[in-house]
Amino acid sequence: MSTNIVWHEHAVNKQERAKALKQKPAVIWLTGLSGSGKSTIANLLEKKLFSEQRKTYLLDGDNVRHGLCGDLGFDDKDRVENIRRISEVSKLFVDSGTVIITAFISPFKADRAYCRSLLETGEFVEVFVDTPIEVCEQRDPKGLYKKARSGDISNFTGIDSAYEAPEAPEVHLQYVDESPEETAQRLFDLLVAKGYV
Ligand SMILES: Nc1ncnc2c1ncn2[C@@H]1O[C@H](COP(=O)(O)OS(=O)(=O)O)[C@@H](OP(=O)(O)O)[C@H]1O
Ligand SMILES: Nc1ncnc2c1ncn2[C@@H]1O[C@H](COP(=O)(O)OP(=O)(O)O)[C@@H](O)[C@H]1O
Repeated sequence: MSTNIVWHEHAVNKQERAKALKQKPAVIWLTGLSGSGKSTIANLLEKKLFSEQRKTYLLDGDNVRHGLCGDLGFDDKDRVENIRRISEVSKLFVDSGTVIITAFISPFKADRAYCRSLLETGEFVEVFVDTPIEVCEQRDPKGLYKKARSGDISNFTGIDSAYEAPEAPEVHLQYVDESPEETAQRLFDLLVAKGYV
């Protein structure tokens, strides 16, 4: 890091922004295998939070990889960089007073811990979307498991790239054979009951 970069304290701070928005800012960090339901649940959760007048934003792996992280692939080094960038962006959103939902595989414990380390206690809510790979592969909404099994894709999470499951997530979203709406409602209720939103 260059020593010629100086931090500027700003006139308006996070607490003032949060007060003006009448909410506690937080990162609701969904992690899980491809096809586990992160994007679907995140989208429905945001819709519900927004309907309850929360000021929200949603960052999703596929979308961010069209822009901010369009230069990154899926080897371990690029996945680390992807989550490093999202961690820093998430911190900016929390500093703006926003409730930000992130839906990234984010397979490595160290990277999720890095995001947690940037935030204050209670601002990082790790949600483990614990859908078994058998269910993810059966769903295969983008046909990626089929391509990974046939060798058309390499470094695919759960097949030939690691996924390190969270050991103590704030919310362990166990798999239930139910609709996406029911899963999203279950997550919303858990977040409210635990005081995170
Ligand atoms: N090799 C490989 N491994 C895993 N996923 C792959 C791969 N290639 C493409 N995709 C698609 O990219 C989405 C995962 O991007 P993420 O940014 O969430 O991944 S990571 O957090 O950097 O590991 C992931 O989206 P989701 O299925 O919504 O998780 C895939 O659709
Ligand atoms: N209870 C559920 N929660 C989330 N997704 C579900 C559920 N039941 C079925 N699905 C389906 O599983 C797929 C999950 O895909 P997606 O949300 O893209 O997962 P991810 O973002 O983790 O890759 C979607 O086709 C969704 O309709």
